[in-house]
Amino acid sequence: MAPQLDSYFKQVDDLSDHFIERLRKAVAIPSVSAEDDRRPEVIRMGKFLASELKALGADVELRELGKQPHKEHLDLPPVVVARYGSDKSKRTILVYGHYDVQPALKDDGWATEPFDLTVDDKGRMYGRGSTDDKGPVLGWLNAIEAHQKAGIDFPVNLLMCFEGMEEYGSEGLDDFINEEAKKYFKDADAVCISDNYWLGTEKPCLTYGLRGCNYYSLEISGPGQDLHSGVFGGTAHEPMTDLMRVMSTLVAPDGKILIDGINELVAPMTDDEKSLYGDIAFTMDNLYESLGSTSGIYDNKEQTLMARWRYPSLSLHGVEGAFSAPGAKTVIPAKVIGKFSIRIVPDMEIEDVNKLVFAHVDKAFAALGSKNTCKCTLQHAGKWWVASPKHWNFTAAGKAVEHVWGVKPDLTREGGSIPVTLTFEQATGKNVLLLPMGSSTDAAHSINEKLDKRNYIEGIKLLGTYLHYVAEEPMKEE
Ligand SMILES: C[C@H](N)C(=O)N[C@@H](Cc1c[nH]cn1)C(=O)O
Ligand SMILES: [Zn+2]
Ligand SMILES: [Zn+2]
Repeated sequence: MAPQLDSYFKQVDDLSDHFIERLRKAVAIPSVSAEDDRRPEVIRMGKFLASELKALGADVELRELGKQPHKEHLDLPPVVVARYGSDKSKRTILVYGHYDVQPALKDDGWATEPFDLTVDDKGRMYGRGSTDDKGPVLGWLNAIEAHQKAGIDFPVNLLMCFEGMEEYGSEGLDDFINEEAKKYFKDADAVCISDNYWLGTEKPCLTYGLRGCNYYSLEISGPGQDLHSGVFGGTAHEPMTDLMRVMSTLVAPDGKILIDGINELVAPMTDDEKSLYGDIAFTMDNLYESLGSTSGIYDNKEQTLMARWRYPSLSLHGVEGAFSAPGAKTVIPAKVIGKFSIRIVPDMEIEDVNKLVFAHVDKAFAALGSKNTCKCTLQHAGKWWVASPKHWNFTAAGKAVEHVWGVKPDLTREGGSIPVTLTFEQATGKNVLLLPMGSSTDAAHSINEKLDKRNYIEGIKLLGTYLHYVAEEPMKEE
């Protein structure tokens, strides 16, 4: 395998400018799934991926998912499914990624145009979606192309599933995966997802767990329209005042969730689990570097990792309808919608969390004695996932990391959520591996999101090398 991999690596290096151009084209398509008026761009991005895949000789289909629930005027973006190779003597790996991105505006504080990939002198490639998840998705296409140009046999059959709604709760995808598990995906021997991040900037990892996410809207309304605060201030119950009060009852400044019963749903810590945290290559400086400040809640790595991986967290995200522009508008907003989410962990069930959240919000609002109305709803939800890393899929990935990066990877869990991971595992009955490309400083979801050129290029080598080791692993520990 070594000589083959050497020529594959050389080809990846030779094609690196071309691969960066491919990423530039992808980043230039503002495929923001959460913004209704960007939906045509999300669909355009799906078509771009499909045409790149076709040009590489893959069999590609765009599968429609119908209308978006609760927004029937919007078509859901298509799922791009593709097959590359159908040799019965080879293993088949199913890879998943997403081609939609989080919203981004230059005015949010970006140093560069978010949809214009900008490479600085340190090789940092800034752009929305660079690390989450366009770089990793293109990584699979680039691996195919480098094999072709190096004249090396592709080691496995590759099934691909790329969706366009991940950042909005993967609307419609669960049903699609369940439906296709025994059809389009039937040959899959294992699943690989590249859509999370290293813990630091130097040490690669393989990931076997994710938190889930319950995302809520909290709507408070009263007046028939926005009001002049000089004319009506002090005479009417104000929705923003109520909303701030209710939202402040959800979580304490030290991160403690204040909703009765939530913390009791969490699985107790075992001694075995406790012993895992000390060996992970992660320092408080790694945290401060990725935070961009020293405002961490805990002063030690163990508690920090536990807080990220195995305990729930509640974050307040924003308020729709509130005045947020620069200046000093003296308005009383008539309707405001607070957004918050809870990252859920073993053994928290989505429905149990909902019941506690709704009861808490009702009680907190009732205590205000306001004449406004309050409505709390679940916007979307995804379950947590924890799997066993003792499987040939992880063994192959571990060998590939050692080959490409020269170190054994850490085995990590992830604080973020990729809800379809569990769906793939349950629907196909196959092992799922998370194999990240980007690092902790990539600022996914934030301003100035980036992917380091080194992580992109070595990441392409890693994805290809993983497939070679997959082809060599004996079938065991299913
Ligand atoms: C880890 C992955 N790259 C990611 O960013 N997932 C999102 C998915 C999401 C969106 N709403 C709820 N979950 C995340 O963890 O926020
Ligand atoms: Zn994301
Ligand atoms: Zn992602």
